[in-house]
Amino acid sequence: MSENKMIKIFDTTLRDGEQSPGASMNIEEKLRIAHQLERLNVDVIEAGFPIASDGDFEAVKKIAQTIKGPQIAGLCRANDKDIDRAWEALKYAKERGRIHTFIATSDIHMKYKLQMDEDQVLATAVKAIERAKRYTDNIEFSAEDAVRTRLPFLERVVEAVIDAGATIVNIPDTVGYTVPSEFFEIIAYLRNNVPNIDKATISVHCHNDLGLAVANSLAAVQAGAGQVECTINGIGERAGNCSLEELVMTLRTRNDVLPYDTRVATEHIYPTSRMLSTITGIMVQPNKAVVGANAFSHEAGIHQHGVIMEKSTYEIMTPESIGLNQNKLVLGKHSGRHAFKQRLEELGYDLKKEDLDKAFVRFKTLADQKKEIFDEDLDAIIADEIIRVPEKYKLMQMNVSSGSFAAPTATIELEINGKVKKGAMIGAGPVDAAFKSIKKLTGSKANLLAFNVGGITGGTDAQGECTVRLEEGGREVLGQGAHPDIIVASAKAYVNALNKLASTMERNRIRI
Ligand SMILES: CC(=O)SCCNC(=O)CCNC(=O)[C@H](O)C(C)(C)COP(=O)(O)OP(=O)(O)OC[C@H]1O[C@@H](n2cnc3c(N)ncnc32)[C@H](O)[C@@H]1OP(=O)(O)O
Ligand SMILES: CC(C)C(=O)C(=O)O
Ligand SMILES: [Mg+2]
Repeated sequence: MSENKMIKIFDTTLRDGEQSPGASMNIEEKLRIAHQLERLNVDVIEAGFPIASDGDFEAVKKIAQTIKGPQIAGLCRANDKDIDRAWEALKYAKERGRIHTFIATSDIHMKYKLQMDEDQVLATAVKAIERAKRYTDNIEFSAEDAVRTRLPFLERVVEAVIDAGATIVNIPDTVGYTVPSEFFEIIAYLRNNVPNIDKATISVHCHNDLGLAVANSLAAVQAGAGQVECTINGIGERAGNCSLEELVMTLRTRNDVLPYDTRVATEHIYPTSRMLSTITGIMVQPNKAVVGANAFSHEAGIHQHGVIMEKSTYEIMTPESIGLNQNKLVLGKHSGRHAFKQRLEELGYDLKKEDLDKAFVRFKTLADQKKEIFDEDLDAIIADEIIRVPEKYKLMQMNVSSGSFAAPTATIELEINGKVKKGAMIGAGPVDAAFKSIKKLTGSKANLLAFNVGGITGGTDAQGECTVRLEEGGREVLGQGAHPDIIVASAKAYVNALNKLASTMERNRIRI
């Protein structure tokens, strides 16, 4: 029997994923995701871009200090200042700390963005590796926009950076432009033509602009790539990155034709996906492969009949294999602390005692209002009670009157920096009145870009989950709020977004 090849999973949710509009996370949020990625057993966690801000530096440092299993990578441009700063944060992970440096190699990027020629880019790349070598042998180099790079030049760069000491060479499809057959050829070409290629692992990093990131990554694996860079839920710059759950579950489900393994503990996939959505407010579409709400639902009679007779008629993988536990304890108002704590732990939330107490009180309040508490309700409780940005503004109380007769009016009481303020406004509808009232009380100049309402679970007693996207001074944030009353959920989401804006402004106040 032939041995399957082991493919390394490099998770960049906390770096490229965080480059998704509105996905910025604070240190605590990044650390929470990092712990979950550790449970998921990825090989490498790219924790951030340390030169980008003091906040990102501290997040990478904290993750390097805390996370024990996976390697910890930090991204840096090909210059001394970025590399030194990256190592300053990564050094706490010792030999597990990976310096990931990059420079663009395509004609279009070199000409318009870097304003450098090929020789200058090659020399800069080699110099960067030499700088990184002062600190570690664990060095990854990325040729940004590799797919649109002239192959002979890409070949020269790859050979030169390996000679200089890079042990992982990443071939990104930065703009999601390639197709599987072409990408296969690029990776195969490098394997067959770069003389020292055996001294490094080939990595790939595919974007999803044409919806091909997973297919391209799989083609690269078949051509000999040993590491795939991906993100949870496929989040990332523009249309996102290769989705971790899709890639890993394809390799697992189709091992008959794809003889490759990963070390990912797939039963943590669903809780990780939910946790990321809860923290960033970026929900996955219902029909999303593997983790979408409908991925294991069967609506049509013929399908339902098939599944009743034998699940594998319409299910190519089991819900349990991704951690969708269907035999879980039912949580409701008669449930106790043990069952509550156990389910939270299964969902990846390892709470301190005081946080568990706070969440439990909120759980009981909700359980009085609705019959059954689902995992999604628990995520919302944790998001609301525990994973909160520092609260400059706090929603204390609100009252709304609306209907088809009287003008919708919202009276809001907020605590702002410890002082209570109260005000009322009329609006086109109750949500509009509530937002106007909050805006007036806080004096915010933020523009409302988007507002969405959804039910977290089914039924009229379900919690409403609202998201509010705000913009101010070029910064965009996404606020979330959950409550059985959707107007209250909307106001909470608006206040949460204002708190995120305030904390982002604070984080970016001192730029390097
Ligand atoms: C494909 C990718 O995903 S790459 C990663 C993208 N991620 C990010 O950019 C997020 C973090 N970035 C940041 O916080 C900021 O862009 C910083 C701190 C890195 C730099 O900020 P600024 O100094 O204000 O520069 P700005 O972002 O406007 O421009 C980028 C500069 O880096 C240069 N540059 C771009 N890539 C590289 C590189 N790989 N190596 C060296 N220099 C580079 C550009 O030519 C430009 O140089 P210039 O200032 O001399 O014109
Ligand atoms: C920095 C590199 C790896 C990147 O994110 C890209 O090219 O898309
Ligand atoms: Mg990228």
